Amino acid sequence: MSEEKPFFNVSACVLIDSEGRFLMAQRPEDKSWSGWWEFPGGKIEEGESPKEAVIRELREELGVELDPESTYPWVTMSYEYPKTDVLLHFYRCFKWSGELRSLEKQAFEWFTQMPTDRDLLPASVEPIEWLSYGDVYLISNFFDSNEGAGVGHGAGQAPRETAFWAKLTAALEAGVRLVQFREPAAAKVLKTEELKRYLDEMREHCHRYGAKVLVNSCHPRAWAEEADGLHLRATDAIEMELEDMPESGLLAVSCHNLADLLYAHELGANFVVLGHVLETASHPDSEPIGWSQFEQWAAESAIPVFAIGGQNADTFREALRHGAHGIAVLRGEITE
Ligand SMILES: Nc1nc2c([nH]c(=O)n2[C@H]2C[C@H](O)[C@@H](COP(=O)(O)OP(=O)(O)OP(=O)(O)O)O2)c(=O)[nH]1
Repeated sequence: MSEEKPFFNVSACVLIDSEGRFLMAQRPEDKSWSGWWEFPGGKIEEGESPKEAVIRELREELGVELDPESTYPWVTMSYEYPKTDVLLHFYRCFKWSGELRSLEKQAFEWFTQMPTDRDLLPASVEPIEWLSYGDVYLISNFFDSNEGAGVGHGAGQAPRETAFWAKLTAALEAGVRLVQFREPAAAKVLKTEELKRYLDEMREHCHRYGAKVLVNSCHPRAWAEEADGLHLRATDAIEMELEDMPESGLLAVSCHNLADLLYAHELGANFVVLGHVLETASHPDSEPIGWSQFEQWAAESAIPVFAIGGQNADTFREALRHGAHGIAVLRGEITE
């Protein structure tokens, strides 16, 4: 007869400072997994919301008061340990008051990337990878991306001479770390080798900044394998079998509804793009889902969700408030 494992409902917080560093703490001696590093937080108490719990835990453990307005729901995921099951509600907080203090005699430290020299609680590893994605996913727009609209700007120009190149450079300088190559209109009229040159130059440019390039599934699959990952259109994801999935690299999926989102999880996606949330020039005839619907579906996701559709620097905070990891941007401007 199998014994039921204890279940813990837990809230944890990623404090992010003005330099973009994140805080981790070492579990104190009197707790399970003592000595292992985690995001500060703890068990949700009876009658408490996950957000109330995270605010209380950081007050108790580190002596800081999180600003509720700047404490955003991020990803909620379950994790099965050999002896316990946990449901982890992760938050990201960008503003708090008070000096960090070690109220449980725990060590804590700021990091900029995966701390490979520490023992990390297994369920903390993926969230650190998600942080490396950055919060803007830039989508290429060398040519007019409206399918059927022909190839307007960009045609006949070298990649570096295009308006998109300048936008890409500004985004990379501003810290964007994920870029998608997606040129459906050009794919129909340009010679394959000609279009590939745009991808190759873009990839080289992105790599200089440590940014990754995913290739949309409207392009040859070999391109994605050469790059850093594959971005599946929703229609391509539906037709995809598990055995056809790439063995390495990042996998992202465009989702328009909850079924798409859940299937993306089945396929093992690293993140999804959900929308379109607001009116957008690329889908003038279809109804946007709006923030409330976005939030409901995003809350079902155990991986990061980027909001897409009418997104720009002005909608960024709104997106975070509704549970987005960040925004996906095609025409919008990114200034920071
Ligand atoms: N705080 C936190 N807990 C995590 C993370 N990842 C992860 O698997 N957990 C697990 C470890 C524990 O089983 C559980 C958190 O419980 P806890 O023991 O820290 O809870 P608590 O602070 O309320 O402490 P107590 O009830 O034992 O006094 O969640 C994480 O990043 N942060």
